Amino acid sequence: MSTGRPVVDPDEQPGSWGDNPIWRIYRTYGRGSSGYALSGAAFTVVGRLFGLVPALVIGVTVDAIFLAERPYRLPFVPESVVPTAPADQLLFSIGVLVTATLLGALASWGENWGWSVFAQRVQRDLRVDAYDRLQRLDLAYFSGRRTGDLMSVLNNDVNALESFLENALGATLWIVATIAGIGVILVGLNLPLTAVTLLPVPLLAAFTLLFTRVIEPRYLSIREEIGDLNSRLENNVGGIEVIKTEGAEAYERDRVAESSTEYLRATLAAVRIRITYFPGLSVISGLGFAVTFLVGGLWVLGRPPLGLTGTLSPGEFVTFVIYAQQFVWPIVRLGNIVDSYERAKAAAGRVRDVMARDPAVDDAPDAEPLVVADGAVVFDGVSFAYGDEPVIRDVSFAVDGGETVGVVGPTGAGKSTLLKLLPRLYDPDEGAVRVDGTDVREVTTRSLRRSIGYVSQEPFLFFGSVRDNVAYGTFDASDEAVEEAARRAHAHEFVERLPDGYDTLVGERGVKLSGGQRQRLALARTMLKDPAILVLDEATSAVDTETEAIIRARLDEFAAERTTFVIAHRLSTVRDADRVLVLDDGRVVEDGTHEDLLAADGLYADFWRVQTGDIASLPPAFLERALARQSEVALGDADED
Ligand SMILES: Nc1ncnc2c1ncn2[C@@H]1O[C@H](COP(=O)(O)OP(=O)(O)OP(=O)(O)O)[C@@H](O)[C@H]1O
Repeated sequence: MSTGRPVVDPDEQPGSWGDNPIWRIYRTYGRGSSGYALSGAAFTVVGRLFGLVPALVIGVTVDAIFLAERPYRLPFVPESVVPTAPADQLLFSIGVLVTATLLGALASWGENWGWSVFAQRVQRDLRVDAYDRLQRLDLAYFSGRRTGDLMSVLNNDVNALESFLENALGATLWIVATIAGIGVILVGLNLPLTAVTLLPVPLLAAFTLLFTRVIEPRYLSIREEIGDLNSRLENNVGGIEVIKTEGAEAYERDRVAESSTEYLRATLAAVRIRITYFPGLSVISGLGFAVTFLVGGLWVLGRPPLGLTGTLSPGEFVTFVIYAQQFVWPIVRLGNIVDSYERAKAAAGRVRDVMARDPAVDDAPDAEPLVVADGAVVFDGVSFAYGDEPVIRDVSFAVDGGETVGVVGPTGAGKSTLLKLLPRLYDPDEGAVRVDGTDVREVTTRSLRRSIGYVSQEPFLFFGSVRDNVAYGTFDASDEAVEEAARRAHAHEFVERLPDGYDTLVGERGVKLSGGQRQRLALARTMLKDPAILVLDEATSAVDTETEAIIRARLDEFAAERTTFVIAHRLSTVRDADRVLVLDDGRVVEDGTHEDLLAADGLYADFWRVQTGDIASLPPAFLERALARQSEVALGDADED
């Protein structure tokens, strides 16, 4: 199946990502945009060469025009074009300076354009791919993680990488070009003095290495703290209603303050190191500059130190001093690059963690699309646990195509979990789930999920119109089909009364609708999808009994044509089912029609008595069993905390 993924190197399997995630990301996502990077690089070098011209021209001007120590000569400039009169030579120098400045400015434009487009494209491809991989991960991954943390990977971390790619690669080249260009010119002018000028470079490299070692863990903890803070903010905005109804504003303010303080602390720990590093660089390069000044100055005065011989003209000295000064900037920039590299590495590591994870539920390499003929469903010796404690224990049953099966049982018995195994939201630890005799793990998840309509108790609506939400998943549905599905789900009646009908915006997560209205839109969505197998997980629990009766009458028609599972607490919802499975503590304890189960006088019959108000005739053991069960559920919950 095509993932629509951009430029991925086939050798670049995420699991094989090495120690340097930035390099891997660059290789995987940068190749398709390397033309922009190359033009950025070319302009960087050209711009740098133009930047070196002024110091050279000034030195030559001093020696040739002001001191008349040597003839006016510039590299790459034929003698024939240089004027002979000193005043003309001065004008010529100024002309060269202005031209170099203008061309340098043009090159800088090209440099920034190339690198920016490159970085932005990498950022886009990386974000889309990271999102795509994230959404393919199994539900267990998401339940174990906080939304804000994942958002921070997709936003902050991807942005940190972009900023590194946009600035740092160009800057690195800029430094290399500067040092190489200056080095070549200086060596041509005076080799021994060049050695003196370059003296601080190894010292700076050692200092920088030390810095990276110390700062790395601190940047990592900053990225983690940002994730924490985002999670808290995201969670609070999502739960704003509870915060208000519980009057918990002060409590939440303190918790946000706590996370912000942790973030502040982590940031300051890194800032302390960073602000020591930069002045440290300046001191080393400043001292180096002073040494060059001292050695060169004495040399011009005719007293070269350190056993040096030969002469140094004042103009050459000026060129040296200016270039030595120009070393300071690349080196300060080097600091920035190293700093931004360390940040980007921490960010890339987090992006890689998401990308390198294999989904627990994935298509088998030879998976074929599922074609449902009959719609028969078999659970064969199925067991499943979210953690250590099994939630589904050795469940086996077979359902014929077209049957309607009620699934009931006490809260926490595992009803929802059992049916989430059917569309492979999770895979069983033992046993197999089969549709028309084929194990669901052998077919593509896309075809499987297209064949199964799953309506949950708390359906999610996306920000958008009623129409968009009903057509979600069946994106090419016509307006008529959307309306027809809404009629079948008994939603059309209320949608028509909304201010803009099917164009009404439902608000984020559907907050502008009631719980029952949201459920009806979710039902309509599933009816439009027209799946071969239907799972209704408390799908009508939020509507009143009268509305439920209307929906059921319409649903019966829909359900008659397909295999249907109905999870319900209200037993009236399932009494007409072909068959009812009673689940208790992860096991099917009863299986039969409503009448069979009443006659069996077991758990189902007890539930029925509770719901029909016949509590007096409940066996005394029922309440004891119920209490014991509930405390087990409570204990189970506490264990998970
Ligand atoms: N994502 C999850 N991660 C860990 N445990 C879970 C998860 N979802 C459910 N559980 C646990 O699995 C058990 C069964 O839950 P499930 O939702 O399947 O029960 P249920 O019978 O549908 O309950 P209810 O009738 O209350 O909806 C419960 O103990 C629950 O705490």
